[in-house]
Amino acid sequence: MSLVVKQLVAGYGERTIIHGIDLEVEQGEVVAVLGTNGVGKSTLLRTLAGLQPATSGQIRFEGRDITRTRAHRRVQQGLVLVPEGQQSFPAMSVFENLELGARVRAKSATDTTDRIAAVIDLFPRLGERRNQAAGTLSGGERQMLAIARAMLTEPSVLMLDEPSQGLAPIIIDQLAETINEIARTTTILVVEQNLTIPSICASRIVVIEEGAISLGGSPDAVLSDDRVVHAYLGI
Ligand SMILES: Nc1ncnc2c1ncn2[C@@H]1O[C@H](COP(=O)(O)OP(=O)(O)OP(=O)(O)O)[C@@H](O)[C@H]1O
Repeated sequence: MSLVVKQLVAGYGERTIIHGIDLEVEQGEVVAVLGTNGVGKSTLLRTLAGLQPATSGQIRFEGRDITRTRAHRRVQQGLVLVPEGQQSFPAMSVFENLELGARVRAKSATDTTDRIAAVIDLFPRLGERRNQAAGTLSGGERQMLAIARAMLTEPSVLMLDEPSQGLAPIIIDQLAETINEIARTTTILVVEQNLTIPSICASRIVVIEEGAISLGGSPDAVLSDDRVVHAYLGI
């Protein structure tokens, strides 16, 4: 099992947002966590990434208890988050942003140049834009750059926080294809409030409501559940 989350509780000050989540992600799976605005999806991923502390519960990654492991160590161990909002260094070129991403895992067996070449294969558009300032990329290209930078750290589990946010439907479809390509080698945990990526990419979907998992199963089962149809398609 790649990632095992047991009775995870997390929040801000007195306010508990995640109320005892149990979640297991097996190697090779693409697990989508579906939830509407403000249910705690980002809080869950940020807690798994170590960017905020767990109040209680346990996070195990590849057999190790990482509940109290610092964020940068989790990245070095292969648990990597692409946060919401596609952050990159706007004044630096696409290539310079990729070089910075590659340095995070300095002790990688693969040479920086080879790793950059491999991600450019995955995202050819970034190769075409290599000298362009990251701040001038389109929303879809910025999301690709953020994912490409994460891939340079050679994650074994890649966590994506609402990658489709703010993107046009056709770009979301392209992104979904890229996620499927990445999933051939990398385990993925993706949170979304939009059904497109979960329906195209997920091997399993769990639904989070008010900081707890309310439903889970195969994409066919979850996406045809009346509660999901009602909450996400409004019918
Ligand atoms: N730094 C913070 N301090 C206090 N409260 C916060 C903080 N970050 C988020 N919250 C609150 O925690 C709740 C869950 O937020 P979170 O961002 O995890 O939800 P989400 O499911 O990712 O939402 P969205 O889909 O809108 O991004 C919200 O009510 C939010 O206002």
